Amino acid sequence: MATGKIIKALSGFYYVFHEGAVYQCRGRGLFRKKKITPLVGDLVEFQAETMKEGYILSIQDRKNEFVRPPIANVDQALIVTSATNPDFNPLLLDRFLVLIEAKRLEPVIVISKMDHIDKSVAVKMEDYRKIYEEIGYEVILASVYEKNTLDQIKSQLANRTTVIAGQSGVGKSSLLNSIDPRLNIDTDEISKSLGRGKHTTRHVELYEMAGGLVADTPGFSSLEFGDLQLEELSECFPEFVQVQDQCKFRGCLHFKEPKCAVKQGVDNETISKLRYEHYMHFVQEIQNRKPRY
Ligand SMILES: Nc1nc2c(ncn2[C@@H]2O[C@H](COP(=O)(O)OP(=O)(O)OP(=O)(O)O)[C@@H](O)[C@H]2O)c(=O)[nH]1
Ligand SMILES: [Zn+2]
Repeated sequence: MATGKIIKALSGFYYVFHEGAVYQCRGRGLFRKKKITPLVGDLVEFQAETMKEGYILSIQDRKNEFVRPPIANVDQALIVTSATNPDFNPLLLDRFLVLIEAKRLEPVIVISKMDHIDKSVAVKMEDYRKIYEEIGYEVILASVYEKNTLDQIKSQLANRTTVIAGQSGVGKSSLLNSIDPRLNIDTDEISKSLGRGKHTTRHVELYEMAGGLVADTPGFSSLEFGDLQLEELSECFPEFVQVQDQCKFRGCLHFKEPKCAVKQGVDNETISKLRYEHYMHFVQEIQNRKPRY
């Protein structure tokens, strides 16, 4: 018996990665009876006579699990946003950050296409870098044409399971292909070869990259906050969490309450005003959300 990680699930087979090799396995009949579905990302105990005749015996407890894409045990999300084409959008970046924090994932921020901007935009990007680094986030200013920036991304991938997030056209596939030219990831091609449309496919596969595993399907198909509550929203801003004990009221939501440490932080510029404005934007969005029954 050995322990491995499921990196692909297709047509009733699970592909288990173990010490550099991949074993084609089936689940135990018992799983179906108990309605247990192994997920990509699962750590499993398995037994294999040959590379193509394995059996998954048991699944280890999951650290987390996601429905879209269907994947378990994700460590971090690499949020790719571009400095240009499309223009850098800090509101969208904060939206991704909230979604990732809400899932208790570690975010890494990549600002791509740094080779394609003029000096004034580069200065702006450095300012943004400061804002996010001060919160404690890892920020990488990258370009597919600058190897050292790709190396910085690589070092974040090692020994972890990563999902990539980011809007269309920011350069997600370009970055992954530049980091590992063997991959040649093109979601379009993958979907076509499976005979399904790009948007309907729910297939997900983990690729070995830079000593870690990366999901080929972009994470977070929806940018909606779903059922996120206001109390949870403020927990998704680490710089608010850091000072919230100093708010006068317990459970302070940092908008109407007096003697609020977050609002004071904005006033004396220890908390970014832009981040606070985005927080308020999301507060309104959640307050205006239609109740679902
Ligand atoms: N100048 C420059 N262009 C880049 C860089 N990275 C990507 N691009 C270009 O940006 C465009 C979009 O890149 P993709 O890698 O397809 O973006 P994506 O995020 O994977 O897009 P989707 O597949 O739609 O989600 C392509 O024309 C790339 O050549 C970069 O670092 N510098
Ligand atoms: Zn407060």
